[in-house]
Order: sequence, then structure tokens, then C-alpha cells
Amino acid sequence: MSFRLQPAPPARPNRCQLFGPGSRPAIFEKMAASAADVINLDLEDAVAPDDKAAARANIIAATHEVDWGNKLLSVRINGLDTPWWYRDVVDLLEQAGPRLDQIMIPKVGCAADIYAVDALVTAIEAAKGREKRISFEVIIESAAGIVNVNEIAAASPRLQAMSLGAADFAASMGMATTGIGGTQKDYYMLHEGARHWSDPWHWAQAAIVAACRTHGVLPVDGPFGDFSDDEGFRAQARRSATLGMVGKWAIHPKQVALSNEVFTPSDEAVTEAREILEAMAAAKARGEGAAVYKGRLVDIASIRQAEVIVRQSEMIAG
Ligand SMILES: CC(C)(COP(=O)(O)OP(=O)(O)OC[C@H]1O[C@@H](n2cnc3c(N)ncnc32)[C@H](O)[C@@H]1OP(=O)(O)O)[C@@H](O)C(=O)NCCC(=O)NCCSC(=O)C[C@H](O)C(=O)O
Ligand SMILES: [Mg+2]
Repeated sequence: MSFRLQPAPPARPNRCQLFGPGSRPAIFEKMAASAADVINLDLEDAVAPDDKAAARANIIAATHEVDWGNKLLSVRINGLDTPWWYRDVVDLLEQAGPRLDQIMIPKVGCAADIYAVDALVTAIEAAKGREKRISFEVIIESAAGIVNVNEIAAASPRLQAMSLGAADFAASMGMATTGIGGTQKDYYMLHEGARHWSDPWHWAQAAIVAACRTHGVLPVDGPFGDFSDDEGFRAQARRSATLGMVGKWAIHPKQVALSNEVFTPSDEAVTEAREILEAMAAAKARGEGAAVYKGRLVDIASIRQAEVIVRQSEMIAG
């Protein structure tokens, strides 16, 4: 390890973030009753311009009236290039109940975007005597966001999570697709006449994971648009989990169970991780730094890999 230690991310489950428009209060109770770890009430792109004020009022009321249980309650504000974002922050911080946990800032392009929101939130928290410090999550969904992802991940101690927003990211990058996440039919290699599909989201996800892990932030995969395609969702989520992401958004309630399934370590994976830790403890007792487990090498790095899985499963179990 470098002399610069890697900070631990917040120790909370973040397997699924369920989204719902703030302009549709009829679904708030259903969202609260879901199995998602995080609830994202939206003021941004799922809400039409004429409905912004009503959506704000609905969300503020829901922070007082809905029983959100032990879920993390987050509200996505409008982007800093719009006329709505400051009013989102002012009204939420002045009027929302103490149940509000987090603000999601979309389309961040640089650390200064977070600095601006932090300054406003900090002033209102002090003026209003809010006891709970609001945390932030951000969406990387532009060319500037991915170029500046490292400075964004380091921008504020309030920052807890960072998501990839595949739809706006694709638009900002000029990608030739209208698909939101998942396999893109034209992104393939040709070998001896056979097509082998590749993953156009991979490099951006890897950059997000690296920035998040460097600064102790939770990396999260964003939306998968085709909610009729369960296997497509699973495949996307499994790739994200393999890369180090801790969870994924659900843009329809049926995606919650899929996301929880993928981002909860299986019993088999936890058993194997514990067995690796036992094998390494036995190797250490013999004065050795490596061992053979099921015919393959495990060493001191394997302890750290196995601990990731065990820690994740213990945190989810509570
Ligand atoms: C996608 C939806 C518009 C679908 O809604 P609906 O047509 O009502 O779906 P169903 O009829 O299949 O609903 C079945 C039951 O589930 C309830 N329901 C629907 N949606 C939700 C929800 N989000 N949470 C909880 N419950 C929900 C219905 O009321 C039905 O209940 P019942 O009648 O009792 O059986 C809708 O799901 C929706 O609005 N989803 C969220 C959309 C959203 O927030 N989008 C923003 C995030 S994605 C994004 O912004 C892109 C990103 O930024 C990027 O750039 O990549
Ligand atoms: Mg977006």
C-alpha cells in the first residue's frame, strides 16, 4: 500500500437505488415499502418544467409524512445549468423534515459544481439549525464529468456516492445509441466472421470505480432503461459488480429484486471467502505467505479480496 492510505467508503448498504418522479406522489408509499436500500425522489429529468414547483412541494411533504423506514432518502436536484437548482436546495434545506438524508447532484462537470452546492447547503444548515448534515451523491454523465472524475470524487467530505448516468453520458459523448446501458448492437469486434460484443460503458465505469476507491466514495451503476429485459439488467449489473461497483439504480420496481440479487454476495461466495481466510490463517501459522485453495494460489492479497466479500455480506446482514 502507498503511504497514502485508501479511505473506507461509507459502511451502508447501497445495492439498489429506486427512482421515482417527485411529480408522482401516488407511488411514494410504494417506494417506501420496496426492498431498495436507497430512495431517489426526482426533481430533474423525470419531472416536466411546469411541474417542478409542485414536485418540490410533494417531496417536502413526503419527508414529513411518509415512513421511509431505514432507507437512505435522497432527492435529485436539477442541474447547475438550470434556473431551478438553487430553489431546489433552498426549499429542501429550509422546509424538508429531518428524514432527508442526501442530495443527488446531476451532470457534475467539475469539483466547483459541488463546491457551489456545498456552500449553499452549509449556509442554510447553519441558518436553520439543521442538526443532520446532508450528504451528497453525484452523477457522472458528461464528457467533462468523466475527464474530471478524480477531482469530483475528492470535492467534498459530504460526498458519499457517485453514479454513472448512461443516458446523458451517451448523449454528451455523441455516442451513436439511444439505449440506456447494456449491450449496444454495433459495439463489436469481428473475428473469423463471428461478432464478439464488447462493453462501451466499461472504461467510464472503471474510471469512476478508481476515483471512488481513491477517495472513499461508493461507486454505483446508473439506469438500465429496458425494464422488460431482466437478463439484460442482470448481465449489466454483474459486470458492474465485478468491476467494484456496489449497486445499481432501479427505474422500475421490478428491477429492485434483480439489483439486490446481484449486489448481495451469494452464500457460496461468502463461504468461499471465509475458506480462503481460513486457508491463509493456516498458512500464516505455518510461517508461509501463500497456500493452495481448490487447486489455485491464494496469498496475502487474497485475504484482502476475501475480506471485501465478507465485509459486504456482514454489512448487508446488519
Ligand atoms: C417507468 C415508469 C414510468 C413506469 O410506471 P408505470 O407505467 O406505472 O409502471 P407499471 O404499470 O409497470 O407499475 C407497476 C406497479 O408499480 C408501481 N410503480 C411504478 N413505478 C414505480 C416506482 N418508480 N416506484 C415504486 N412503484 C412504482 C405502479 O404504481 C404500479 O403499482 P400497482 O398499480 O399498485 O401495481 C415508472 O416506474 C417511473 O416513473 N420510474 C422512474 C423514472 C425515473 O425516475 N427516471 C429518472 C431516473 S433515470 C435518468 O434520469 C437517466 C439518467 O440521469 C441518465 O442520464 O442515465
Ligand atoms: Mg441523466
